[in-house]
Amino acid sequence: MAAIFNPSNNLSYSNPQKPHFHSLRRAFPLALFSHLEKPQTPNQTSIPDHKLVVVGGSKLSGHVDISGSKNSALAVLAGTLCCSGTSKLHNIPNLSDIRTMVSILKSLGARIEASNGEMTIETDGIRSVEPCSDEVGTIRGGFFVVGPLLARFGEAIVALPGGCDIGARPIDLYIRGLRALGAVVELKFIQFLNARFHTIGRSVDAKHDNLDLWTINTSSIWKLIHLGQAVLQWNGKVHAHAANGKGLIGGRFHLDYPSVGATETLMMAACMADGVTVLSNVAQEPEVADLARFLTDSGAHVEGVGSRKLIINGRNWLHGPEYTIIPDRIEAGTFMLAAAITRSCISMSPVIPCHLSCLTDKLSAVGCKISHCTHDTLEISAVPANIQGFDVKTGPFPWFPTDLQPQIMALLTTCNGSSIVEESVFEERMGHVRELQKFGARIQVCGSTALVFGKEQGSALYGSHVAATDLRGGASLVLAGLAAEGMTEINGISHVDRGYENLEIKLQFLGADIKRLIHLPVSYDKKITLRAS
Ligand SMILES: CC(=O)N[C@H]1[C@@H](OP(=O)(O)OP(=O)(O)OC[C@H]2O[C@@H](n3ccc(=O)[nH]c3=O)[C@H](O)[C@@H]2O)O[C@H](CO)[C@@H](O)[C@@H]1O
Ligand SMILES: C=C(OP(=O)(O)O)C(=O)O
Repeated sequence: MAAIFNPSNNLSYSNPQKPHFHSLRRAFPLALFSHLEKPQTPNQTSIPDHKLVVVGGSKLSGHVDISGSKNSALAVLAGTLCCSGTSKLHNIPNLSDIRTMVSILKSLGARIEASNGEMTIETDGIRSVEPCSDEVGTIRGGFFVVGPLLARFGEAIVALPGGCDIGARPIDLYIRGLRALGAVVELKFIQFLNARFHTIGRSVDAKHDNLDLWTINTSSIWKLIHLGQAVLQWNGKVHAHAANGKGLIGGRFHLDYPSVGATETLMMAACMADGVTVLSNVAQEPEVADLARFLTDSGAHVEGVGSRKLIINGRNWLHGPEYTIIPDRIEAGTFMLAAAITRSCISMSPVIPCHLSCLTDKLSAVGCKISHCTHDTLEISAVPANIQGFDVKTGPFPWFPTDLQPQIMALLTTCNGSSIVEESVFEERMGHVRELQKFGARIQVCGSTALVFGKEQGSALYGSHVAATDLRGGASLVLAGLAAEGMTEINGISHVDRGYENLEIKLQFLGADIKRLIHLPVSYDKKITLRAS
């Protein structure tokens, strides 16, 4: 399959018209909805990959411990680059994304020690402003280091980020925001063109290095690509330096969209810029506030935390503090939905209840009882067998979190009546639908909106062989497996391991019949055998 590259994809902010589905169930026949056609993406780290085997039907009960927030920890780890001395962090979750972030910081020269959720990070020995590209390219949070590196060292060279494959995920706001703080930022591509056949009169070298895609005008290359005879691959890197040759300067920047990562990156940069920075239309997610508190504890001056406007008085010196990461609201929400989908009663801690209001309001409205046993312990009792379906539209905090959309969709397949799930944050976060359909779920997708049919309309979950294609999509398959009749095998668990610490162990503890199997692909088996012989 040819990859057709549009250089504008990575820089332009796209805000396509989202379809409106008011009264959709009644107004449109089913035939108007199309299924997703997006091919499954391969596992990020698939050798060896693990699979989970779940036998559905068990009720859950008991208490589950919630880990530290993945997204907070990633941002705070990037934030330690702003700090001289040693930062001591508590409640760091043991996740593959965090291990990747640690490798990124180590590739810059940071000294890191970790054990049992505690981490010390010492950044005085940083000797590079270019983190390992392979690692940055696998997670979204790795790109956040561009802000602190630029602010502290006046220069940064950072590869384009990875993360879940859930849409375009451009970086235009980061780039424009850093420019507003006095940085010169360029996106450079090391480009590879792999032409497999040379049948249209002019051959193209199998590999071009350092080709500038912004000036490329080689029609034969594009023809090859369109004909499916060439594959264009590119490795993009952001090269940034302070325009005045010294450091960043305070400025004003309005984010067109309240991007979490762009807000965090610009906040870190502004904390060390010379003068005052005003960032407006910023993200209000709890993880952004957590990073702001970490920076404040390091000596930064950030006003407006939790609001749409941040006023940051830059300091040229921050010192590593001791800091505890907030609990992961997405993990807590996933366990609440695990209780709901199995019609069970469980408790969990620590949680910050106001971070979960949107989910608890929805679940309470359909008859689940949610109570706060203590200030940080929440109990959910989802015993009514018949939960009525409801509609969900994702949005930036305080709206419903996109990171719980796949999981709540799994629940809705087991409810009465039909429900509409509208994804408004990411353009292509419906990859789980095709897998949920393999359980027998009846879901129709049109663009970023899904119409989910409940039990009364023939939706019933039966154990199946499925594959996670992204982190939260993978979690939704685990939930469906818990509720399905019979056995489910979920492949692609490396996606889930990016964001859930010991998921199956925590579920086993609650009474679920779930186990992990290490799946060795044939080629891997062979390598082992060869080495052994
Ligand atoms: C590591 C991390 O913290 N990941 C979280 C972070 O991702 P991330 O920070 O990538 O998410 P953003 O808030 O930036 O993305 C939201 C929307 O903004 C768009 N956008 C973003 C940046 C930009 O420069 N231009 C632009 O148009 C994106 O395409 C997307 O449509 O917030 C998301 C939204 O809550 C969560 O789902 C992710 O779990
Ligand atoms: C989308 C997510 O993560 P990331 O931004 O790291 O891809 C997520 O945590 O659901």
